[in-house]
Amino acid sequence: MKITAIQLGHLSVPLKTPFKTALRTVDSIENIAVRIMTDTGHIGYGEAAPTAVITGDTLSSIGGAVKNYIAPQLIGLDIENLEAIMMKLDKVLVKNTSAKAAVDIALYDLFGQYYKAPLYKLLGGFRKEITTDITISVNMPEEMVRDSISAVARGYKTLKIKVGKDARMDLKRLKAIREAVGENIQLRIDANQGWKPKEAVSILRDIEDAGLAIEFVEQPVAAHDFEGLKYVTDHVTFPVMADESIFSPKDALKILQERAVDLINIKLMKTGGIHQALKIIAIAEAYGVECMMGCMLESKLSVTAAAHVAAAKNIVTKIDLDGPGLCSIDPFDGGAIFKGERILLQEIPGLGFTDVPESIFS
Ligand SMILES: C[C@H](N)C(=O)N[C@@H](CCC(=O)O)C(=O)O
Ligand SMILES: [Mg+2]
Repeated sequence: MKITAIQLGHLSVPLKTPFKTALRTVDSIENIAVRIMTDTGHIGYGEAAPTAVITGDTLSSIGGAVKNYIAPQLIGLDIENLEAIMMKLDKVLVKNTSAKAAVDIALYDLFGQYYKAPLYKLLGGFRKEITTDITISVNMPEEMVRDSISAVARGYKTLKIKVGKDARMDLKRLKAIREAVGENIQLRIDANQGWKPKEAVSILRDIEDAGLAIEFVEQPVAAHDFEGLKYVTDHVTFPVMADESIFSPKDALKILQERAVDLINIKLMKTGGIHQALKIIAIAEAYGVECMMGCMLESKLSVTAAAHVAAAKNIVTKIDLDGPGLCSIDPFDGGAIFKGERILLQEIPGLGFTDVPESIFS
């Protein structure tokens, strides 16, 4: 199964409601779709999300990286030797992790099709169903309460609450939400780098003193501030998770050697795809550190790939794969089935897409 062409498309999907974090506000998904054609007629699909504030990747940088750097190196290579292809993909240019992720995902889709097995089975096959949280955007407390009640009514039992924007409001936000949803709903919080280390400790202690049980806090401080991350981890009782601080296996090694966090959020758009994500999973396993599989604002195309990885691995115990649940429409047939908080992997080879609209690539 040899690669004959790598094609780019534009994926535009309105969100149900604006997505707001301490870093940005977005109304729709405007992503790049990738399809890899082969001499056997098999097609692999992938997707890249241009999350400039986190990865530095933009629509035009992703398009340029795939078209001008990655595609020319990969045409003619055989899917059977996935390792050789991945070495080329890794070396052809540095960073550009979202562009690499889209291509890597499409390659793994083909890899699964070549071996006629669903990807999660080839990667370990630990389970075939996972349960995701849903994100509550950072807004005024009343709006966050309304969104939380609506999410619980739709069956979600874990809410990922965005905080870190106007720190003085964060305690009010969490108190209001906890009061509205009751004790049986799990709350995890994501500050998206919005706090300074001492501020984070003070807010988290206030949250603890108020008796507000939270499962963990994600990325309380700036991505580059590994010391600050450790300071927070050492001074609060809640588990601390690294998100924007960990892109590569080297980042994971450094942070875990320093015991700077308790948990890791792995996203294919940060790692450059599944190949590197598996290395981070192996490192985390060696340190006994549990992982969350997360996503950027992505459609079912790439979130299905993340779901396959998450389902395959025992150490991935937390799931934040709510991208498709935030979208107002699903343009694709096949892939994983997203039913509220439940994500079910299908017994179809590769990622299992049966219909991807041609219009995306024209
Ligand atoms: C969508 C997911 N639940 C999420 O919150 N992902 C990121 C932010 C993604 C973005 O800004 O596009 C995260 O910080 O965990
Ligand atoms: Mg995060």
